[in-house]
Amino acid sequence: MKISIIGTGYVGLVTGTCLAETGNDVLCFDVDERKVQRLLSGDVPIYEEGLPPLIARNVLAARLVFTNDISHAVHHGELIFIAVGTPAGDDGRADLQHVLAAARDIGRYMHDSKVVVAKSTVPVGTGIKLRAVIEEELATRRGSNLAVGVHLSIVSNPEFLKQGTGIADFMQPDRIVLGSEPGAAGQYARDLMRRMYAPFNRDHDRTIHMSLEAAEFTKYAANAMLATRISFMNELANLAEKVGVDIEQVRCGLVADPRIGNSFLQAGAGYGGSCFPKDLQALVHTAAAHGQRLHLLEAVRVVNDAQKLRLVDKIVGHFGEDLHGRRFGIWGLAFKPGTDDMREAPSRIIIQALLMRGAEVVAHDPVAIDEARMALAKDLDGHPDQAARLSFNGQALEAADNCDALVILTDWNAFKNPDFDALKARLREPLIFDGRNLYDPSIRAKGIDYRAFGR
Ligand SMILES: NC(=O)c1ccc[n+]([C@@H]2O[C@H](COP(=O)([O-])OP(=O)(O)OC[C@H]3O[C@@H](n4cnc5c(N)ncnc54)[C@H](O)[C@@H]3O)[C@@H](O)[C@H]2O)c1
Ligand SMILES: O=c1ccn([C@@H]2O[C@H](COP(=O)(O)OP(=O)(O)O[C@H]3O[C@H](CO)[C@@H](O)[C@H](O)[C@H]3O)[C@@H](O)[C@H]2O)c(=O)[nH]1
Repeated sequence: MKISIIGTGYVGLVTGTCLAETGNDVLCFDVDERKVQRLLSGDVPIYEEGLPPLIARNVLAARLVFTNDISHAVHHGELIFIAVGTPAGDDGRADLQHVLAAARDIGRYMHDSKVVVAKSTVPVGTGIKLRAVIEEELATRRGSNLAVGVHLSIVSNPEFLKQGTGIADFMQPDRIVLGSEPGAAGQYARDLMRRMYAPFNRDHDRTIHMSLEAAEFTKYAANAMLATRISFMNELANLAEKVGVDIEQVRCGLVADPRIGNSFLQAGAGYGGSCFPKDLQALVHTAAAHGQRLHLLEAVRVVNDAQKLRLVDKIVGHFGEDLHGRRFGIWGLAFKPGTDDMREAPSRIIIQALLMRGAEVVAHDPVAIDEARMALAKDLDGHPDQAARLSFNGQALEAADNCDALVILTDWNAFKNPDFDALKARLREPLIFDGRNLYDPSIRAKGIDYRAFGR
């Protein structure tokens, strides 16, 4: 099938590549010309595990093509996916400017029938807005007869992939949520989407059909539920610590109940990333616009904001408020393993809090150092004294050299089984603050002062 993707970020690039991999003829467009140039020259602008070879294979097979020509992209696809960003606006609402700009471009250049699929996470009612914007553009061209016989269908097909495991999540989806319009437009779109998703549904059909609005809502509901589980567990971990209970033992006891399940109950330094924080805010904003408060989700956010600083509280509890002359090694900068994404990464808040108190910080991450350097340069703009006390080291053990403590902020596999003797030899004090609960507390028997969450 001929498919166009508008937006080649994490979602657009993974979606386009995986759809090319399943035999479609995919054309990807982005407004960021430098990004398109990098893709055309064989470079992959984001770090997503397994993505570069998959892109290379499909580019070689001419099933995956990149363009900075929007009219070409709109002409190409019978299905056009919108996968552009929907960041939080100043008041927390989802900023739809990129999604609506993409819709306007589609209306401006389409001259045959199209199914337009919203992959971006968008609030209830956006599908209707997309239709209105595209029709408005089409109407302005009616005079020139360009739009005669053109049919339009809008679909909401939210994406549930997680960064770091994006390819596997896309290729083996738990479910495919498909919101469509009533009537013939909806039927046409459902048939096309069924054909496109056939390779993903071979053993059983994972598609869940619903209204456009229900699909839009389902995406926010899923992220809100997952974020709630994390904040729930973080609050319990804080209590467990006070009453002398190991939260990991409690977690094992909890997850054995199939009604609870075993995912997204890992306590730590809080959730980050480009989705949970902004999507919770957007849902709270939608509720407010309808005169309702989402007390539970507001609390989820409050707990998470506080959780990012809990590790700093622990460090200050040990060394005191003034950290001048103290040096900390950081393992892990990305908001989660498997990605170089620094959006809303807890490491940014924690590093700034340490620098603000006078500490020196040596930061390490297996892949995110370049992104972290840029993100923290922005965060520390106007604080050259603090920026001067931050450095990066590509070697994990070297980052711990001569440090008063090691601070772990991302659960990369490479950090899970270190040589504790070598680490002890490098550190000024054998002290680890673990923001991801990576180790068994029995490492204390090796003479390591191990501080984790709820253990
Ligand atoms: N990152 C994830 O894990 C994830 C997962 C599921 C859903 N989502 C949702 O998918 C959407 C995209 O997220 P992302 O992380 O891929 O964003 P991203 O910021 O990585 O990429 C967005 C891309 O869209 C491009 N863009 C912006 N306006 C454009 C326009 N008018 N035309 C063409 N390109 C344009 C940008 O240049 C950028 O390359 C968001 O709504 C997000 O909430 C993200
Ligand atoms: O038990 C857990 C699980 C995750 N996290 C943290 O939560 C954040 C988000 O992690 P994850 O959900 O794995 O990554 P994302 O790529 O942000 O994926 C989420 O957001 C995407 C964008 O909407 C959705 O598509 C995914 O389904 C949803 O999991 C990270 O900071 C993790 O460290 C925890 O603290 N504890």
